[in-house]
Amino acid sequence: MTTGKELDNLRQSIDAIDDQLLALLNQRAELAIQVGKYKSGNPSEFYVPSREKQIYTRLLRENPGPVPDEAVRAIFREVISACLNLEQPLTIAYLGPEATFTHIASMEHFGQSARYQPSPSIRDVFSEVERGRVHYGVAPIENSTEGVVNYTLDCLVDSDLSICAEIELGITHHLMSLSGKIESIRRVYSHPHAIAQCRQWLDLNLPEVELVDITSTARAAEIVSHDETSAAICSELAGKLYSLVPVVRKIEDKTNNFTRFIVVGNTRTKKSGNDKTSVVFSLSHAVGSLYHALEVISRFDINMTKIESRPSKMKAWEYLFHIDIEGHCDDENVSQALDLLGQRSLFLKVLGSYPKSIPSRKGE
Ligand SMILES: C=C(O[C@@H]1C=C(C(=O)O)C=C[C@H]1O)C(=O)O
Repeated sequence: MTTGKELDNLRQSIDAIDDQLLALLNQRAELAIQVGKYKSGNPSEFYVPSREKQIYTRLLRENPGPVPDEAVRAIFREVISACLNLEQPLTIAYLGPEATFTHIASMEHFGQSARYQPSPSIRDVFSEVERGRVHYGVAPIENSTEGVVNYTLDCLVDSDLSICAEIELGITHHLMSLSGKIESIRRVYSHPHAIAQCRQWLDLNLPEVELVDITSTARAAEIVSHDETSAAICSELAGKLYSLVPVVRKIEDKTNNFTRFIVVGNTRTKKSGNDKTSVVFSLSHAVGSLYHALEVISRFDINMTKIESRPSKMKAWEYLFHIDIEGHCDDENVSQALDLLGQRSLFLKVLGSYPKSIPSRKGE
């Protein structure tokens, strides 16, 4: 048993360490301000995802514990966010409204010191950045259960913005309502992707209930906050914002449910040493054209992590192929592969090279 005196001593030691931490944090902030002075003054140069990725990778590799990796990451997210804010306060548009998973992902990536602005649609997220009203935009691109978010792929093709970073968030859905009672539920509101991710649970537990598609999980929570007979499938954050309580927690069919989000901006991200590149291309309707295109990827010993096709929208039955490959477009093999792929394609556009995400479970 620790005596009162020993307890006092332990707390005094903690106070002394906190003083050191505070002094070190301020020293770090001073250095970040100095680094900021070396940047050209263009606001879009202040946030450097490649450098941030290197910092996290090193700290997580060196972490001796007992502080868990997830906590180290959360603490340094806020340290970096505060330092970056002293160089240049960042403004971020995200697919809103407030408390969507995109909002959670944005805060997880940019921390509490950035300023956030909800946008009503993915197109608006892009146009806010294009018009220079915000520095960066965040939009969902792919869910591990439901597949790609087509609209984001289409916006990337049309826009001059680049993918600067990706964010990967563990997603958990809760059934939430005003009363928390399952027997009073007549309707369930949510985003179609969220409903699809909970389909088996809904079929089994609420087979008679009407399912209503809504533009976002957060908007579903808002609607339900005015209706005693309905429930929303949403995040805990969205439910709390609208005073809902959980009816049943964690109702998604697959426990390993992740969503990837992209950060779009006017800058190209430098190499971090552990990167991915997203590319879109189109091909002629000739025998073996896709085969010959993809042969290039394997010839340069590159791992492809995703392939997706989308209608070109220019002509019926013509397609755009979206691929993600490992490596940065400044890597020798990736750059040569993209040159050759370009020669074999009708059209090719590099959507961005960016550090591979470190998955987070903050959306759970
Ligand atoms: C300090 C810098 O600027 C920003 C802040 C960082 C930090 O606080 O460590 C890291 C990268 C940048 O987003 C830098 O570029 O090194």
